[in-house]
Amino acid sequence: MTARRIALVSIFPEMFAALTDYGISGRAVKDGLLEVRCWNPRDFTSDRHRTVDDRPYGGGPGMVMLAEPLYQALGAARAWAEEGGEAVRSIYLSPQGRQLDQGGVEELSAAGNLVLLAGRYEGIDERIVETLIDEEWSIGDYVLSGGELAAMVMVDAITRLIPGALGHDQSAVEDSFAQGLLDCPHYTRPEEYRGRSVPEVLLSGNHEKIRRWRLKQALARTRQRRPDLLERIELTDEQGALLDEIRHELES
Ligand SMILES: Nc1nonc1C(=O)NCc1ccc(Cl)cc1
Repeated sequence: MTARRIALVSIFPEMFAALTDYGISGRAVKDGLLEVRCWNPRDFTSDRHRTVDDRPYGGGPGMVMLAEPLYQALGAARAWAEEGGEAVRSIYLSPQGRQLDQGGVEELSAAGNLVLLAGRYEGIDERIVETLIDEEWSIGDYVLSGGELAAMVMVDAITRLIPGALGHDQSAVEDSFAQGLLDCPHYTRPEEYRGRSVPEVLLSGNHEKIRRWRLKQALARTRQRRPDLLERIELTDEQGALLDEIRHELES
């Protein structure tokens, strides 16, 4: 299986060590499942000060990223991502983009290689978005100081879906979220901690009972905290029955 390539364009390439040097994504890189490489627009400037920004036409605060360094950096990044004839999608991270959720992560995980553009300053020259960016994505309705953290959130979530990236014992973590539900509570040793004990069922060794308990907990939490998520999913018969139990218990 050829490694998934994700190219990044950013003036702070060192930030991406958080992806390549740690955790699941670090392991995926080490195992050759994922290749991550960054192109810095500063390396594509021709002036002494390696200028990547300039003042905005129309006035106003802050600076705008110049088109030419971005054009060249994006070109180099795309060439790498396209090597071997792979399909490539170029993405610009910004609050103006499509909001990322697990469904979007699954879509992007099934797409080809990616080029992610992480901007800084007040924005990038719009002519780059119009000509070189395929899709604009947002990780949420808040304003960050740059696109790097958003790009890393996207890459982390995508990497978890690469076959082999999660050890076999971790894929279970995806269960409830894969079902569109919030996660159930988790416990580990000691059995008694500062006077609080672990739910008996989890000590029972009865795996079917444990599975149902966890599913019921996930449903109860989702109903309580994110009823909107319940609207979106097609409930299985078992989930429907457990939700009925939850409603009855809340009435009594
Ligand atoms: N929310 C978000 N989801 O994705 N990205 C964001 C975000 O706030 N980016 C900040 C940002 C984006 C582009 C530029 Cl040029 C400068 C700053």
